[in-house]
Amino acid sequence: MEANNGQARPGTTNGYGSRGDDGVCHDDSATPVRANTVDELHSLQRKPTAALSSSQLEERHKQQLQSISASLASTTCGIGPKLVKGDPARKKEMVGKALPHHQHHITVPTISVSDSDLKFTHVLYNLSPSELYEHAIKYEKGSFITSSGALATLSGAKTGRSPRDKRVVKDETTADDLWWGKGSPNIEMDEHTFLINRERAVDYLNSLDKVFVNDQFLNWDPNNRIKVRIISARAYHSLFMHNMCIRPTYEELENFGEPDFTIYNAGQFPCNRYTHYMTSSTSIDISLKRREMVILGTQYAGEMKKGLFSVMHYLMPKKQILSLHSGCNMGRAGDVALFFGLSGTGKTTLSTDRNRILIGDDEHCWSDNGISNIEGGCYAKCIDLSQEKEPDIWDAIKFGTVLENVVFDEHSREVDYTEKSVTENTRAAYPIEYIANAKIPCVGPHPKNVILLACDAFGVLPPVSKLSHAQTMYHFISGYTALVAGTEDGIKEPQATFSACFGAAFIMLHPTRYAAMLADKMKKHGATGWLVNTGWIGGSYGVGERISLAYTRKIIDAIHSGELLATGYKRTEVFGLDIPTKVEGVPSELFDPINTWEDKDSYKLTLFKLADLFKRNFKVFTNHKNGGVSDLADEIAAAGPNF
Ligand SMILES: Nc1ncnc2c1ncn2[C@@H]1O[C@H](COP(=O)(O)OP(=O)(O)O)[C@@H](O)[C@H]1O
Ligand SMILES: C=C(OP(=O)(O)O)C(=O)O
Ligand SMILES: [Ca+2]
Ligand SMILES: [Mn+2]
Repeated sequence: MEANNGQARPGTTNGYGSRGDDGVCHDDSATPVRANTVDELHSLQRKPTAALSSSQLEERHKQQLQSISASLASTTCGIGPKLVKGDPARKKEMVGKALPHHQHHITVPTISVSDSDLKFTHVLYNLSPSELYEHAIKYEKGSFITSSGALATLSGAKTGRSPRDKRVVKDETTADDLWWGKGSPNIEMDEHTFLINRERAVDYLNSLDKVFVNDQFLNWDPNNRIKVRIISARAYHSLFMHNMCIRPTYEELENFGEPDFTIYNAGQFPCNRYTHYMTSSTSIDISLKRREMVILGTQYAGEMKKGLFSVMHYLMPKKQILSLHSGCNMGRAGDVALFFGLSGTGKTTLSTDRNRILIGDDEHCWSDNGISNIEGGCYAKCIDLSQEKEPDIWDAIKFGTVLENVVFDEHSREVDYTEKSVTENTRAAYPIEYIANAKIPCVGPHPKNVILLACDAFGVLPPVSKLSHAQTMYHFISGYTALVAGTEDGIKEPQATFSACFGAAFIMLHPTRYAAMLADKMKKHGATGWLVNTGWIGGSYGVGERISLAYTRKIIDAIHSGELLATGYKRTEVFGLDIPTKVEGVPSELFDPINTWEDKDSYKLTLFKLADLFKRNFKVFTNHKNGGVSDLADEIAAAGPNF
């Protein structure tokens, strides 16, 4: 209200607050927030999530804590640590302040000694991405929020898998069942040594004042779902597995019960080099009998993902379900394609396709019901990632996504995906629903096309070949590819390698066991096999160049559409591969590698060199009879290179 000549009269307001005789504004007109202190205001901000009444909730929490305590129990004394739920930092905030009436007074257990018998460990149970962001930003140096909202993290000294430090317990349950010896990824350990490392990991985790616990699932096929529990010491690990495993609903969590498999991730803590079987201060140990995995001396989150994959490679075949290191997508007409390949060959890139529905990017099961994704998320390489080349993966890098070892602008926090100064194996881990055309639940009918991806560093394999049934088995068992830089410790440039089933690092049984199941399923469901080279053309690595992704996508489109089944073929020398004469949008001269090599003699030499490598590698399989492929063995061996 206007006072005379615009001046507010004492004690009145002119819309800008009242002015006293001293002319100073004494604005107390707005109603104050309903809190008497700042602390009280803060306590109003977050309300309990309880969908249940407090007594039900308390009962459920108690059961969960008992189960988690049992998981963290040393095998020597059988009882587990004293646990309390919630963030220790928050407990300190709550103590001694006037609590709002609706909150019980929480007695904060004093964490006075590191002795795990006397102290409490705080359990941060299935936290949300927001809560995990806050823990990472607050406590984990090297954690930042990027301009697109993703959480950038560092995995420490290890930025790739450490296959040489992986151990599997050889005991009465695994001695005869698993693939051991030459070529096998399974390096043995005895149970006692497993327990020594388990004790070390459990002692480390129990010495902390908080641990993260994720109770989640693997395998979207409801009839063959596995319950997993991941106990870790880093918010980054908890968020990574939140994204990569299947996220339970509130009700599923309520009835979760006991896990089928448990991971103890004490990655920041080294193993004891004096311990038997150790090859470094890193050890990733799996006991199938105890259904436990221990991680010491590496913080690379991919170890958890791949460790669980190995477990599925053991559990699923026991149920006549074929576990596969493959991407998978489905056309609008319901045609399912599998993309097998070792790390960096293109499973994630090629299964993520704007014109198709994504079922999964890396790990699947093929059962009598069809295909199901094992995981709840995708783990994409993001070196040289661009919005133009891979728009869907680009768009998936947003709030909730974990970015491993990327480099970003210190001010704008914009990520430079070309940067390799930390590692070339930079990664993005995101929930599968971050991909617009993801199929939820991640299940589909039986595959129509089985595409084997080889990143050929020699540059002599055709960009695409249609395979006979026997050739499909031959190349599946051979698993030829080039390990690209960074994926595994010590790989600095593409290295020609043979990785059985396109994922030998993870399989538990002899490759011919998986090949026998694949042969059977492909025959039963009329699937066609293809070999696609996503590697070099026009010369080997260093001379030629990697085939453009655009051309590979055109080739894959032609496989999906059936165009490639209808086109003409010619057979190549040595490998005897059927190569198409044309594909829409791809220069025809590319299909026969000899056309793209300047020096034809050098091409022939290199072709024979690779063929010889194939022959030498396959020898280890021809004299292997169990696994049910013995009748196929001769036919398969004959499907390799002839020279
Ligand atoms: N012709 C190509 N086909 C597939 N991927 C390619 C091609 N050329 C380059 N790439 C790159 O190779 C990498 C493949 O990584 P990714 O799909 O994550 O492999 P995987 O899932 O098999 O580990 C991506 O960075 C992709 O951009
Ligand atoms: C993380 C991995 O998966 P990929 O590289 O196949 O995506 C890996 O193989 O280590
Ligand atoms: Ca991948
Ligand atoms: Mn993989």
